[in-house]
Amino acid sequence: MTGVPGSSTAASFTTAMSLKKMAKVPERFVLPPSHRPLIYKHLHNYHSTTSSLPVIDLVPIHDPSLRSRVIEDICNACKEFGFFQVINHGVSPSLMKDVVQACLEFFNLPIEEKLHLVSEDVNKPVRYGTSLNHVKDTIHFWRDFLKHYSNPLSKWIHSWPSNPPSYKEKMGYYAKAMHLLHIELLEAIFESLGLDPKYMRREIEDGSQVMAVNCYPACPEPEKALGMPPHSDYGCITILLQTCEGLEVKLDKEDKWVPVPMIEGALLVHLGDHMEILSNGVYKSVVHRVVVNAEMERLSIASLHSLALEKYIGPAAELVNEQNPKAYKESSFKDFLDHIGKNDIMQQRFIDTLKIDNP
Ligand SMILES: O=C(O)CCC(=O)C(=O)O
Ligand SMILES: [Fe+2]
Repeated sequence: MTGVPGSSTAASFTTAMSLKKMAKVPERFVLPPSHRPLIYKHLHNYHSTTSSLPVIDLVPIHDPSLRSRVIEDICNACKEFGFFQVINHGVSPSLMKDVVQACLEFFNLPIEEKLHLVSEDVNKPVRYGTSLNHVKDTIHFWRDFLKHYSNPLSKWIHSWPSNPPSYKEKMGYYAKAMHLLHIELLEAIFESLGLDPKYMRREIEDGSQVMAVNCYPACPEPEKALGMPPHSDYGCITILLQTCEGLEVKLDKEDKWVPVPMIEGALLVHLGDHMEILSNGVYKSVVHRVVVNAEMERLSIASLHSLALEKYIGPAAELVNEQNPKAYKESSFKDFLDHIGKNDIMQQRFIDTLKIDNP
């Protein structure tokens, strides 16, 4: 193993800035041909492919006479895609702009300032990883990231980066806004499953929130590398902000990758493995990946919401019956962290280890 984070010196790390100047992708990022992304923009049907992804306006959800229509749209989006975008979600555009700015300032700091946060320990409450970081000695991905625990804020905010000086304040407001929005979205998703909207309310309020901030530098040969490999998120839902296109979702029915269009001000909602388990498979977690581009740096801020670390989640009793026997074993966020600590995420999704074979 070379370049193990923590044992490396500053000189052995590549910054986003120096990656930008490269004419070719270094060998360690080059994917085997079967794993390389198709750059859909070259295809004539690019627009028709992307426009089929659902966009949900959240304004009518607060109107009792219109709410059921939105719930139905959410139900269809969850069943068909495990993914949707939301607009008019109530999070202020200036807050979104400010948090993106603070994150960009963090990634643009000199590498020495970020190195003390580097770790491969997935249990660390704050972790920075660079593009030289590797997944189990296999393939490198074209991104830097910063991850930290965010709920409850009072417990974690002190451990977040102190540079740039505005980071804690801006990210603090944003993380709080995501926590509130996720409760509102879960209420709607539970309602769409026929469950009480307040289902597991206490556990959800006390749940775990991880912010994953991803920075993908412009890449000289985007067709040879990926920013993030195919995966599903482990929690109940993820709310994601993107600064430009790059995310692709996998449509199981057609076995193809669909680029998620950039809608100014929208937030993206992914169903995670815990929602697949809780719904007893009525909804599926969405498999997604990130492609990179040659023109510009991309930033995404993912707010990942699950139950607390040690709490177990299983199929809702209301959704298990003779026709729909229990299809998943109970599991916790901690089980997931143990799984990714020991396995190559490219090889097996955590959810696959939890399925029960019913005759
Ligand atoms: O950058 C993106 O659009 C996706 C990020 C993501 O999938 C994740 O952080 O789990
Ligand atoms: Fe993800």
